[in-house]
Amino acid sequence: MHLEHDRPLGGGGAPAASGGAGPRWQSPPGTPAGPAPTDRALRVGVGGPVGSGKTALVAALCRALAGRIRLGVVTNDIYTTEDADFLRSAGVLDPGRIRAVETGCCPHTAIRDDITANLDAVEDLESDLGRLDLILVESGGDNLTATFSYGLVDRQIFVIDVAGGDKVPRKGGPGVAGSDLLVVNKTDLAPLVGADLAVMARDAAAMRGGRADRPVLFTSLRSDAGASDVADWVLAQLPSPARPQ
Ligand SMILES: Nc1nc2c(ncn2[C@@H]2O[C@H](COP(=O)(O)OP(=O)(O)OP(=O)(O)O)[C@@H](O)[C@H]2O)c(=O)[nH]1
Repeated sequence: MHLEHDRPLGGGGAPAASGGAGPRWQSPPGTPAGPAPTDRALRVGVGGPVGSGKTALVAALCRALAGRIRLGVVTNDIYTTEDADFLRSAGVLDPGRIRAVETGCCPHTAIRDDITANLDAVEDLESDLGRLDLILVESGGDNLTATFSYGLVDRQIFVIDVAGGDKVPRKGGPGVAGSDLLVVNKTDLAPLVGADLAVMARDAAAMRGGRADRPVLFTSLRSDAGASDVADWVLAQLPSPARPQ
């Protein structure tokens, strides 16, 4: 069993005492992502609340990147293989490049506390397919507290969406504050739910300490083109020999 709490995200795991003036989960200075590995695939976690668009993002990234780099995907669901089945039936990637983990427990447990099944899936992909450039690990849908262990992934993307209202970024949490990339998805729905994207951008930047190495991207994944900025960010994380020109 891997018990991983190796690198804290965001506020380091401890909420501040109530009543303080500042945001509870402001991004701390000085915890940059480690260097990209050169001896194995870069592992990028995609986490976030239920229904925010994680699978839609993984599908769009597969469409954008599959012809350019050697790619594999691991999905997590609690009781089914729904997300892997969706990706396979959508034809975004060779089915043999997609592995499903059925967690049987809270999604965050399988990506943060006991990462054994996910590590096994990642290692199976690499031993079956040979050298890969990138493995996307999609978490099951969870809540604002869900984050990946850096024993499992090298970078993490946290996906929220506008449908919960423009208050979500200022609610903070380790994913909003400390993920390597925050994606605010479903911008096409903003007018329908009265969400102000400028407010979301302002609050997200404040929570993340305004750090240039922790960007925020706004997407609408109604079309694949909506993920192009995220695909560019992912490519920029690869070590330079694996990065397509
Ligand atoms: N309008 C709109 N719908 C979206 C967008 N992205 C995803 N959806 C829809 O939102 C629903 C949930 O998307 P998923 O990609 O399954 O979300 P998820 O985060 O993987 O969901 P879980 O795995 O259940 O947590 C689906 O019906 C998608 O088609 C978007 O940008 N705009």
